[in-house]
Amino acid sequence: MILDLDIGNTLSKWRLKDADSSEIRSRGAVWTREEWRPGADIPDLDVVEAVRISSVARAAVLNETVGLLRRRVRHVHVARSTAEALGVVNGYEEPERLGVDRWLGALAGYQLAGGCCAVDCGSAITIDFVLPGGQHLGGFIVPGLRLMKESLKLGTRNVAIDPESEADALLEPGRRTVDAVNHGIYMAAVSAINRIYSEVCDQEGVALPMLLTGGDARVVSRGVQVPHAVWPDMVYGGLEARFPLTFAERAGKMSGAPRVPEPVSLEKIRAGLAFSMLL
Ligand SMILES: Nc1ncnc2c1ncn2[C@@H]1O[C@H](COP(=O)(O)OP(=O)(O)O)[C@@H](O)[C@H]1O
Ligand SMILES: CC(C)(COP(=O)(O)O)[C@@H](O)C(=O)NCCC(=O)O
Ligand SMILES: [K+]
Repeated sequence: MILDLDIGNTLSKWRLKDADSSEIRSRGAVWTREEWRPGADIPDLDVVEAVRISSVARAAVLNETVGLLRRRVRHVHVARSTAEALGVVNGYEEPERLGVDRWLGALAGYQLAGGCCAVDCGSAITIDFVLPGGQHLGGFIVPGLRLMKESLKLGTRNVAIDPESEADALLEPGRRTVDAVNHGIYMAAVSAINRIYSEVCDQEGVALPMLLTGGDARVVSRGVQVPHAVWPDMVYGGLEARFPLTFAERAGKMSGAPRVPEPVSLEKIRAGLAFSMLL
């Protein structure tokens, strides 16, 4: 079995993948907190022959996790942001400073779609761009839905945006604090994504397919006008591409990869941008 770990600022996600059949056997998530103990929170390490890790948590959390795993598992692969990998050139001035979850998302997106816009809606919402030739441009970082809500300190923290709610309903002015907050931060997030996408496609002269991942991807997806696909396992896809272990992975397959969305034409993106500037 292969254990894949995606340690984010809020949640530490894991999944167990069968090395022979490439099937995902189980998955789960635990809060990323100081006393996180992988041995206690994740399933039976005895069946695990390899671990692949993406972590943006504090270095101490990663070091402790890796130390613990190395004692139990033969192969432990820790992903790092590098200047270049799998045909993608990191756009950061200091490539190693790019969050490794963003880097893995960009690698997975590029492997699947070629040039792409990779959006990760987690603790932060990150929007990264890779051009068709593999140049990563860098990206944008916005607070995620939960962080935006917490920053307002209006006692709405534990009322999440209903993932089933219609995006249209979220566009109406709220008539209670909790609705005003939820509708406000939702608009902030989706308008930023829509606008940033259009601006960068316009600047670069290319319409890119958009891929969405992260804990809030499903709810954000409802408000994103640009054609896009939701890919919950996108960061794991980057781990598969970076450290291929199974037959399918060596052939370039990433589990759960969606169909590549067909972007609208550049003319249409530019027309939308021009229209929004008239208002
Ligand atoms: N069951 C859940 N538990 C915690 N957060 C959730 C849950 N469902 C959705 N979320 C949202 O997902 C975000 C965490 O997404 P995730 O992609 O795991 O973030 P990170 O990678 O930063 O840890 C939270 O900030 C919250 O807005
Ligand atoms: C931007 C992030 C905080 C997003 O983390 P997440 O929301 O996935 O927990 C993370 O990718 C990170 O710590 N990045 C380092 C800074 C940077 O990418 O520029
Ligand atoms: K994120």
